[in-house]
Amino acid sequence: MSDFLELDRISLSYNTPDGLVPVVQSLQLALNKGGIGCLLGASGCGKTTILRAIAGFEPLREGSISLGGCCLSEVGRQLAPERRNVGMMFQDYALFPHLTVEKNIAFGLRKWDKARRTQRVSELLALTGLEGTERRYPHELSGGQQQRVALARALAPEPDLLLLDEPFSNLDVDTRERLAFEVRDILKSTGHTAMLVTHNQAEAFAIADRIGVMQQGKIVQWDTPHGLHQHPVNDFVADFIKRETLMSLRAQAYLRGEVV
Ligand SMILES: Nc1ncnc2c1ncn2[C@@H]1O[C@H](COP(=O)(O)OP(=O)(O)OP(=O)(O)O)[C@@H](O)[C@H]1O
Repeated sequence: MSDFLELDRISLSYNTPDGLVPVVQSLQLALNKGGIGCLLGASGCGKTTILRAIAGFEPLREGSISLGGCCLSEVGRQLAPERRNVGMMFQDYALFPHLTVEKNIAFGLRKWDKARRTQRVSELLALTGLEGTERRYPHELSGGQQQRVALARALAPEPDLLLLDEPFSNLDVDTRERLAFEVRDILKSTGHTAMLVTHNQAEAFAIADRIGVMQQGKIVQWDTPHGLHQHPVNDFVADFIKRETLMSLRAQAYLRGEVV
């Protein structure tokens, strides 16, 4: 299968009062259509900056980003965020508090005709297990349910790519692990391509097909969970991957028949 999302030697910097500060250096990765990728690394290593560049909010200093063979960003030229067909989901869900669940989900479908919109919202309520909550407001839902509404809203307009920035970090540990598996199931059932960032390896291993372990703006290893676990390229990756956490999550995934 050919690569769908390609980051080709991208470099990113921020303009600060002290001058140009490099954040990401010559980073390269590729993800197949329908694949779930994850950038895993400590706070400040540049994960969110990369997601923002894919979404079109940060200009590239070097390299290019393409999706489905179309160039989204290159030096000096970038497609506007709203023309990328890229969906985003954030850690705080960013739900509209004054809108019901169904209106939150339908938010990106305002240009669709009413019958199609109603049909799409019903599909997403079923997909995310939210039937029965459509008339509730976000504050009347659990954290896990709010996270599912955010996922349904992000998937509603059929994005070519879904970006998830620390989507589970506001949830307690048990809910976080369960939902990571659930989100994987949902994305696999719809065939969406997704890129997640997290500093939590349990989450990364629960959800991703490919994980990039990051260190100071670079990917040290971009590999399958199995590859990272069995063949870490250096001590940094080996230390980063906490085997006990990994083993328990992998065991659960094996039991569910989800991970090879
Ligand atoms: N707008 C900005 N201006 C200047 N520096 C910034 C800006 N945004 C982020 N940075 C810096 O860039 C670096 C990378 O930040 P980024 O948010 O991408 O990291 P991260 O890996 O996502 O961290 P976290 O896990 O804490 O969210 C950090 O040193 C951060 O302080």
